[in-house]
Amino acid sequence: MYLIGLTGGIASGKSTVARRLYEHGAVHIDADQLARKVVEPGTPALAAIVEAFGPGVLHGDGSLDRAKLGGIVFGDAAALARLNGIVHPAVRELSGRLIAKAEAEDPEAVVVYDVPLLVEAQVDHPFDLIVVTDAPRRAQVARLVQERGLEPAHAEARVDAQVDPETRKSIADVVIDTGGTLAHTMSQADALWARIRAEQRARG
Ligand SMILES: CC(C)(COP(=O)(O)OP(=O)(O)OC[C@H]1O[C@@H](n2cnc3c(N)ncnc32)[C@H](O)[C@@H]1O)[C@@H](O)C(=O)NCCC(=O)NCCS
Ligand SMILES: Nc1ncnc2c1ncn2[C@@H]1O[C@H](COP(=O)(O)OP(=O)(O)OP(=O)(O)O)[C@@H](O)[C@H]1O
Repeated sequence: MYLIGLTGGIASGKSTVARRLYEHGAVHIDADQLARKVVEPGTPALAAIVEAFGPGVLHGDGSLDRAKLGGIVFGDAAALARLNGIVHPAVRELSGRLIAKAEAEDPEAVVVYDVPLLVEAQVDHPFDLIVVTDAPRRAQVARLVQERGLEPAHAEARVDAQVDPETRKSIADVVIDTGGTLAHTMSQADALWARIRAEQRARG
């Protein structure tokens, strides 16, 4: 297996790069999706969230009201840390199992673990390569406002809830510049795929 840790700020283009690598043949594991799965109704993590934040964070049907919880935690560092302390261990455990499963199914698999908070959540899977997508802050905010309909202040709060780009880039083996055109992002992703394949061949 060849394990890539893919990270980057919110709306920096991680999913866009992950999708391209998937089209080339990589197995894609998405931490955001796992973070949703581990808080589905009936899970221990959801029970712990209700314990911490009260039943007001649930919809009438018992599922998590993500917008409501997001409104509480983004902008309140202590509340966010508390939420992270509940969700991150569950995501770590599930991602570890899925990576092991991918390797068992195909020892030659290229696995892309797409994890927005690789730095913040101290993810310590044994990555062969850490890839960071990097776009200017104004591009991140503009995408959140234009494409996802966030209020500008909320978009800024989400960007600010994450580690600064310099710290993120300091752990990168490869930085993909996602501040330009989509075509420029794609060609960097294609070059990355070619590099990984070459490394795999060299390893034998
Ligand atoms: C607060 C929640 C309910 C808001 O849900 P919502 O659907 O509005 O946003 P979503 O989960 O799609 O996240 C969107 C983006 O926000 C950023 N973000 C999410 N959680 C965090 C966090 N704990 N710290 C900093 N940024 C975060 C990431 O860039 C993420 O890609 C949700 O983000 C959450 O449960 N967060 C804690 C778990 C977590 O860390 N998830 C991220 C992947 S492990
Ligand atoms: N040069 C570029 N590279 C990547 N994405 C771009 C670029 N220009 C514009 N975009 C757009 O920006 C958005 C980036 O969204 P994407 O879901 O890939 O980011 P993300 O980092 O995975 O976000 P999140 O952290 O919220 O999951 C997409 O709608 C994409 O089309």
